[in-house]
Amino acid sequence: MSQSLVVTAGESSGIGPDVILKVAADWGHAEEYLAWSQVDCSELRLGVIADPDLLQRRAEQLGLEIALTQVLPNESLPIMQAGHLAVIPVALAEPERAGQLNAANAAYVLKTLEIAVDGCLSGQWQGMVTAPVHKGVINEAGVPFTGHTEFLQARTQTEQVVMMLATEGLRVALVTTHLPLKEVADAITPERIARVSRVLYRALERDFGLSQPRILVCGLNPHAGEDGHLGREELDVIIPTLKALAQEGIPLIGPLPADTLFAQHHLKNADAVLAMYHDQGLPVLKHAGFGRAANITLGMPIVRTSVDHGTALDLAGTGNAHEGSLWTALGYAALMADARTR
Ligand SMILES: NC(=O)c1ccc[n+]([C@@H]2O[C@H](COP(=O)([O-])OP(=O)(O)OC[C@H]3O[C@@H](n4cnc5c(N)ncnc54)[C@H](O)[C@@H]3O)[C@@H](O)[C@H]2O)c1
Ligand SMILES: N[C@H](C(=O)O)[C@H](O)COP(=O)(O)O
Repeated sequence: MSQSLVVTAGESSGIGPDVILKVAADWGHAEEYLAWSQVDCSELRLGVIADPDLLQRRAEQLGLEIALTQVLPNESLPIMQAGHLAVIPVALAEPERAGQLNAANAAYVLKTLEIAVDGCLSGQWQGMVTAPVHKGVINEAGVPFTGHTEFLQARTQTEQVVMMLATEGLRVALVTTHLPLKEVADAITPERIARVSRVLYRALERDFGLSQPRILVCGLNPHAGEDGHLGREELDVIIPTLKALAQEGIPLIGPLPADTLFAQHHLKNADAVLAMYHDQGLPVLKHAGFGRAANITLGMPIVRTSVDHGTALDLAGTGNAHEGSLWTALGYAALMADARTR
């Protein structure tokens, strides 16, 4: 079946528009870049939710010739072709300047996300791919915002979503996401670990076609607590929860000391790692595959993937932003959309 995917262009002063335009310019190589995902690129329908004037200005800045066609949300998206881009238009409040944040445009960024979620929920599109937003500037505009993951959870009314980043040979999911470090230990509850583990296990089966996925679980404390001498969360919370999960048919492996869990002899037998917090898991993943990884929100009724990088304001409009992660995110979105419609 031919899939329709939408890409949100993210923070207007960041590199989201740049990487989208670069992918459009290079679409002639899509089959090569997406070969790993087995996506049929000749059938893929793609649209970008953004201000068309912003894309036009950034294309000129980058010296790219991209023909932009406006499409309304209820119209079908064209099959993607090199040098062309279908745009579902949303107007900026003020013209952007590459590299310079402007809180006046925060509502625009959120509007692009709302349109994407609603179109995916209605079945108009089979998945959404997000370019990076700037969490800080959205908060400065007066809207509490910790990330796409939490925003999408609320908008889709999903009880538990899971952030998982994936690159070749490694998938890392998180028990907690965008939390200050000092709040992490209290958030590692049996209920949260159990909910996240169930979502992760089922998503690996449903969206990635893995039967009985093997998931390694990190401890929270150094050396997984050293039998309680370096913290008790493993003994009091994590181990009993993993035992209960095994009883319900979700066997996970751990908790293992996070420093050595990521050694190859462990990873070669694993389908995914479950880390307790953001900077326990993601630095390893980004070290292994920054620029070739995607961020995937599991557990929602819609497919959502994202680039693995942020707004990189220093690179916006320079032509130096690498678009590799957007290719990866597109590949995962198409692959998951396929798995769900098969
Ligand atoms: N998916 C998302 O929406 C997302 C993801 C990560 C960070 N962010 C947000 O982005 C903002 C900036 O975050 P940050 O500075 O921690 O991370 P960043 O990814 O924007 O930048 C980190 C470093 O990587 C470089 N870099 C990033 N993307 C690149 C690319 N495509 N090609 C080449 N180099 C690249 C940057 O120049 C910088 O040196 C923050 O507000 C953060 O919350 C958003
Ligand atoms: N934690 C993500 C990362 O480091 O790549 C990033 O902040 C984006 O998260 P959202 O998809 O929730 O915006």
